[in-house]
Amino acid sequence: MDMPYLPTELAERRFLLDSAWRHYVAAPEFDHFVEFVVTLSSLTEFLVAKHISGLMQLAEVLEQQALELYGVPHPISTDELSNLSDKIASLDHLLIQHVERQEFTQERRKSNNDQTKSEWLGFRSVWLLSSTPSRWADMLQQLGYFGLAATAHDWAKLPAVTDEMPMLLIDASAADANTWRMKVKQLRAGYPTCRIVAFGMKSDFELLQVSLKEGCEFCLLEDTPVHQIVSQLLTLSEAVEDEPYKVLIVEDSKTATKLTQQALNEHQIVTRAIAAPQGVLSELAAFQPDLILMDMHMPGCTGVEAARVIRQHQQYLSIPIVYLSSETDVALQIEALRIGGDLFLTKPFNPVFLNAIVKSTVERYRALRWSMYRDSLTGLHNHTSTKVAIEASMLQCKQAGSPMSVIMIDIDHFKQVNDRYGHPVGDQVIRSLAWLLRRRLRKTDVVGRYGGEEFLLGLPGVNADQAHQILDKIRVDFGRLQHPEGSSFFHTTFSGGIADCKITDHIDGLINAADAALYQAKHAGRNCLKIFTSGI
Ligand SMILES: Nc1nc2c(ncn2[C@@H]2O[C@H](COP(=O)(O)OP(=O)(O)OP(=O)(O)O)[C@@H](O)[C@H]2O)c(=O)[nH]1
Repeated sequence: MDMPYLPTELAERRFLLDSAWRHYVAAPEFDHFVEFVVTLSSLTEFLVAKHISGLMQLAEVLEQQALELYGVPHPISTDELSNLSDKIASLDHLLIQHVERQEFTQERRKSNNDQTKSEWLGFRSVWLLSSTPSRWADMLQQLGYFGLAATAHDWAKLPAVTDEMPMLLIDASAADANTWRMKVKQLRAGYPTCRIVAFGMKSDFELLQVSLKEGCEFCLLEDTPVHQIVSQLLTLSEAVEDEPYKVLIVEDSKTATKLTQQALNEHQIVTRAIAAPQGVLSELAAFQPDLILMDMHMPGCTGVEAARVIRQHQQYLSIPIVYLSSETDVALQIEALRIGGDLFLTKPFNPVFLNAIVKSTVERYRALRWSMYRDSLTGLHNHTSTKVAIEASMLQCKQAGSPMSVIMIDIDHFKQVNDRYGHPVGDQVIRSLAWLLRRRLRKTDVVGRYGGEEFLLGLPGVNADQAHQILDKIRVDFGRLQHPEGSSFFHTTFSGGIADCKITDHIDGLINAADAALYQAKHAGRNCLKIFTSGI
């Protein structure tokens, strides 16, 4: 469901855009222009979803320009036509280059028998551009430690990108607005498809505005600690595997549902639809959407009534609900607003507008959820959200009749790590285990920080013996990791307890079982895994 993209997918979208534009140029009618805008918007969404930031910015600018021509008479003027044609041609050229580079990278990884996830297409090298690179030696070392090849470069002597595209990390400390603008602009022009992140940035409105406008994907402010910069980059490096947006459609009309699904699916938004609002609670639990699109009028229940029922559940208090209403629904709209309703979309809706509303609302919701449900040190699920995510996964496995395992992991003798090397080094060890678990487990696995140096995992589709095999490899590799400490390094290990979900349906019972097995593993000398058996 959340597969990263293949170069062919992008190539196909490029082809569709090119065809849609040719179609409009050959027969410049409004309907063909709408087709072109929808194709362009879909391409932009794709670039956004896959974090292809330079191209994404170009496509966004083009999309804006095209949307402005929505209301004018068609055909558009010859000036506008040739201006758009030029922009499309240069975007097309860059898209072709990008696809070729991705294909090359993929082939090379295949022929090198690369052991990392074959579909992984995020950046693996980081170029630091700073006038004081020695200040950041530590940061580069840490990035390297997490498997990212990080090297310092001179602004004036940047190498050409050969195969894999680096992420450009640019130091904004001591930058004055004008020089900085030029530097960012030049960099963006020279590396149109690379991701650019600035750090050391003053909290200055103009400087931030200029940086974002000229091509930085985002800016880290000057007081951001190194470990946070590192974890931001680590997060970014795997961002191509972000979960797609999920929308639940509650709508009784089959035609309306089909149209909505079509519009959203074209933009990589995953949808699920139900015709009767009475089934919404079980769908919410199983599907875990980011947003609900709710029809106003349905048999036996209005959209507002259904929303009220949903809001009685703590876990769904913040999920955005967008109502699909008609112009005449004023009374219902006011009622919806009174219960803290979210947004209204008036039917018939423009597909580009629907997609933009859904996307921006989900983004805001995800950002809010991130801070509520994530652990700030590791970026993993926090205590509460780990349990919620595992419970949701258990429900899905139960419905599908597939196995699942829950695992509790605890770093061995962690108190000694803190006592010997200090708390910040201890934190770094926690982060490295978090990172390793995230890199090595599947996207569908739940990885959470349950407490201080304790992690709770949920592995759907995997029984206890299989979980043992998977985790044991990670255990061995974790023991081999070198944790930097001054000019030297040290090793540490973890123990784990595994509980098979077949023993009970209750999350607390499973956690207790995994905990009991963990206790056994500690008792058996640590650095090992034990499976819960009723004898424990
Ligand atoms: N650096 C750091 N330490 C933490 C954090 N949370 C908890 N700790 C420390 O983790 C240590 C846990 O120690 P214990 O539970 O006694 O166990 P242990 O030393 O890991 O030994 P065993 O689990 O028996 O192998 C305590 O010293 C806590 O202070 C954190 O976020 N960062």
